[in-house]
Amino acid sequence: MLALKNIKPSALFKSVKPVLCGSYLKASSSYSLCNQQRYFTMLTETQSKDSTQQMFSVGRDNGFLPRQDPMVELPEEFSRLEYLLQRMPMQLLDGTPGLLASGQFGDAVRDELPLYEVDGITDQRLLSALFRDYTFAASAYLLEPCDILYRAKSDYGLGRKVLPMNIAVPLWKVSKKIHSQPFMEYALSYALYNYKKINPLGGLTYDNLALIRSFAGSESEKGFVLNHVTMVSYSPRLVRYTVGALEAVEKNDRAKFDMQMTGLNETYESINKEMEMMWSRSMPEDYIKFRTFIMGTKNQPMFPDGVIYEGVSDKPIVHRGESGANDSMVPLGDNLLQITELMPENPLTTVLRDFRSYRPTNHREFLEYVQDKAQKVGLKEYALQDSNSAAVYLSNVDQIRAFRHRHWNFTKEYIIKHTAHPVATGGSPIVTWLPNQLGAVLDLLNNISDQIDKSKLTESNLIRVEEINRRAQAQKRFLDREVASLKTKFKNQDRT
Ligand code: HEM
Repeated sequence: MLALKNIKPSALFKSVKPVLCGSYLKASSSYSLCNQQRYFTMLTETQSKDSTQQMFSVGRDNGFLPRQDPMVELPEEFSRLEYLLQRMPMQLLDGTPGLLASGQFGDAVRDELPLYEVDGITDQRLLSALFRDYTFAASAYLLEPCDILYRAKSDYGLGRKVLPMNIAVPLWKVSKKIHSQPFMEYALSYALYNYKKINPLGGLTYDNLALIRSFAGSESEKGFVLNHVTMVSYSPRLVRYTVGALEAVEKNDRAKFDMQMTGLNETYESINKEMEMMWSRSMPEDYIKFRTFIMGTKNQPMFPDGVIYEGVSDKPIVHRGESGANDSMVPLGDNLLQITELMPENPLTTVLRDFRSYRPTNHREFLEYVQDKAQKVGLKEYALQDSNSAAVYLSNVDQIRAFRHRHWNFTKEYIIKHTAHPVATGGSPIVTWLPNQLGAVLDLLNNISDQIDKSKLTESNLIRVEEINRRAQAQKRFLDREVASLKTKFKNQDRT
């Protein structure tokens, strides 16, 4: 069972009565959430011994994290792959340079890595570890020349065009088995399946975590990756409050609705506080040194013709790179609070939807379930019918703003200050895409604040609403000016 921070014993789920369609069905280790046509089965236990089911299944105890802690080392039969990956990072654990430092990883792949057979594997924990490890090998192999050139000339040049069959074939097969795209991904590879607990009985706190795989092997890469994990360690609470809020609207239970939304707000506050730790755990000037390896092959100048997966197909393919955009916590808030449907219809929003397909299938299904259900029960409308519920709803939207605002600051400090490359790792245009969503959230805050009848607010809610409104207006003015100025420096910012 995962150790969770500050979780109050939840009466929420226990109080849910099993009702047929329209609400929740209770099974022994899972709940089936039902929305007329759409069902979602959520875990009530992490089933920490069962390796027959997929590792990423949304649950009330594990949230968006895997059900079981990731497998750290591959079994003996894959020892050559394990050995290769242990020698891969620029800097090894003992401080000596690894294969990527001297640009020898590609040769080592060709000389040392057998074409492993994976057809008979059904153990999901092993499949997830193999997926993580083959995607690390694939990205290191494809992007190694870009890294070498970037270190010398601050130019990425071109990546390798062909992924050799000793990586491509098993990667392809494993990805089919776990229903993912055959490329490095946020949850399944780089971030959420890449942590190990130093003390296995301890919690998911930063001091108790280490990385399994890395490209740079630096403290900053560790801090970057593990800060995502510590933030996602709060996701069980997000999942619980989300389900509770939807149920409260459906039952027209306003007291419960306000309670769930308050819990949700506090949880997003904790997540945002944890996010702030990034500044001290990962140095802005170091990000560019490992970022090369998490770039994708879609909408990236390094792969103008895509990549051929040798032994799989002669047709080149492209994939978006690893990105926090594939994390599920903010999309959850977007869908629950019905922000997603208010995003402007433009090519940038199309990219947002595309990002939402790069995640574990079960996460995607849960997000889609929440989006449908929130629309069906009219969560936003329900919140706005009561001024004080509206204030709590507004506070939650403001937490999504706080995330996106801090995140935009990260992007300026960790990326834009250090490189003129116009595209982010996921393939989105660097100075327009994030502001597209931040701008939409700021507009929504201003719009909702105007609709709230202030005379009916409690004193503290009045202060809260006015503060949120003032800040949103100021940030929107500033953001518009900032993006207009940045667009003069970065070209092709409408290309997606
Ligand atoms: C140094 C820290 C970070 C930097 C430089 C950074 C950079 C970026 C960039 C450039 C994008 C644009 C998408 C793309 O990759 O093409 C993005 C998207 C995103 N990242 Fe990060 N990121 C950082 C930390 C985080 C953290 C800690 C999270 C937490 C889960 C996160 C979650 C997200 C989300 C949710 C999006 C989509 C944004 C939206 O929907 O508006 N990022 N990130």
